[in-house]
Formats: sequence, structure tokens, C-alpha cells
Amino acid sequence: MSELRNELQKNELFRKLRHNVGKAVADFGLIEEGDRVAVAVSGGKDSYTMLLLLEELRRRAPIKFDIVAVTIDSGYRGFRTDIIEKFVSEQGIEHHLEKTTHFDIISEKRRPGSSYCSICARLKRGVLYGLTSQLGCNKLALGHHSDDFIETLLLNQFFVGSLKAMSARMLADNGETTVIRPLVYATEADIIRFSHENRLPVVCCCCPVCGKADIQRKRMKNLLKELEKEIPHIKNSMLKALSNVHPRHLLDTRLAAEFPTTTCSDASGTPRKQD
Ligand SMILES: Nc1ncnc2c1ncn2[C@@H]1O[C@H](COP(=O)(O)OP(=O)(O)OP(=O)(O)O)[C@@H](O)[C@H]1O
Repeated sequence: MSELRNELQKNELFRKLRHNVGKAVADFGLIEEGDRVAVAVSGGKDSYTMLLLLEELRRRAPIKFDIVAVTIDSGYRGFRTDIIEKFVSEQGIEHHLEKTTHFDIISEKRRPGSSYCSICARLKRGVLYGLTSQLGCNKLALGHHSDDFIETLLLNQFFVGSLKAMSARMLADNGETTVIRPLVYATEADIIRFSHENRLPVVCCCCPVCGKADIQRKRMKNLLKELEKEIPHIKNSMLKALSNVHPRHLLDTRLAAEFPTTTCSDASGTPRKQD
């Protein structure tokens, strides 16, 4: 057993996060007997935490499944893949590092004004899907946590005009890979604390916009932080809302056939406006 895993057995926060992941696995059927899961590890706090939690689950679960860590090197100078490799190997986990020329591709192809992050993420996602199949995996685990879900919900409402967040389990467009997000119930605050307390060797992705991009997401984060002062349970409530959808009380006409609306009545469940 790795030294870190040994220490984590007594760690309260690890137990809490383990409970969060266990609940997500149970609620959404994220992992099944015989699965081989590619765990996307960027060298950031979220994916390191996810890797440790999935390895713990693998050792304890009554079902048999495998994990393999995968890292994409996008070619940004200074990206310390050696640190990631060392950490993963210390945990006794198989690791695949894929070197790409994404940096060159983005520098060449990006049109002025287009978002650096979205091109980079799209390229990475394509390689991750390909690698998942190539490594004989049927699932790909991504390290998005509950704050990512809530912020994405707000971003889509505020800027895209769409009522959607992320899925905890979803068949990817390639029709082969099932994408899973085991940290859906873990909060970013817990992950940050866990990562600091256990000195996870976080590395910077070293892209040209690292830390400076995703301004709109930061705005959502700040907005939530402000609102949290008045409504302490706001994030819990928003996450719960994602699993408590009332299609008849929305305006998407495509849903009409599936969820026919009845005439408006007092029993509609709509909160009444206060006079
Ligand atoms: N270079 C990469 N190699 C492998 N997986 C990646 C890479 N970049 C991102 N991912 C995966 O996609 C998820 C979401 O990516 P994003 O860039 O939003 O990272 P993040 O929220 O900063 O998370 P992390 O703390 O894990 O870097 C990551 O948690 C990870 O699972």
C-alpha cells in the first residue's frame, strides 16, 4: 500500500469524499463489474483527488474493475509530466502519457477572438476518447465536481439560453465511450482542502492563458460566493434542482409530447407570487 493511501485511511475528509463518490456511483451506476476505466489525470487538484478515490473504491468495492490513469501532454513548455508520472506510479496505478502537438495546432489554426480554452479542451477530449478505446477501456472518468455542475448550469442560462449543466454518466458522441463524473457530489472547497492537506503535487498546465482565462466562470463563482452569504445552502439547493426537474413547468415545446401539460391549477406546484 502506498504511504499516502495508508495515511488516508484515518483521514476524515477522505472518508467524506469517499462517501460522496460512493453515492454518485450508486445513484448513477457509474461503475459496473468488469469495467476498465480510463481516469483522466491533468495534474490538477480535482483529477488527482478523483484518482485516489477511484483507486480506493477499486480496492474496497465488492465488484471487480480496473483503472488506468491517462494524461494528455498538449505540448505547453514547462508542463511537468514527470511529476504526474511519479505520483501515479507511487500509487501503484498504471499510467499512460500521450504527447500531442496541440499547442502548435492551436497556435496555427486559432482565429483571432476565438476562445483558446474551448479549442484546447475540444482537442484534448478527442484524444481522451480515442485513448480510452485504444487502452481497452469502456469508461472515461473526468474530474468535474459539484461546483463545476452548478457554474455550468448558470453559464448556460446566462450566456447560452439553455437549461443544462453536465451529466454524471453519458454515452459520448463516438457511441463507444461512457463518460463518468464521479466527483459530482464533491465540493470544490473540500477538494482544495484535501489537496492542500495531503500536499498533492499539483502542476500547472502551462498553457499561455493559464489562470487568466474562463472569466465568465469566475464571475459565476463570485456570484455564488456573494449569494452564499445570504443563502448558505444555495449550492446544495442548485445541485438538488438538477435532480428534481419538472418538465411540465418549462417552456420547451419539444417536451410537450412526452410531458403533456394540463390546464393550470392550484396543484401545479408553482410557487405563488407574494402580493
Ligand atoms: N491534460 C489533461 N490530461 C488528462 N485529463 C485532463 C487533462 N486536462 C483536463 N483533463 C480532464 O478533464 C477534467 C476537467 O478539465 P479542466 O481543464 O476543467 O480541469 P480542472 O477543473 O482544472 O481540473 P483538474 O484540477 O483535474 O485539472 C479534469 O479534471 C481531468 O479529468
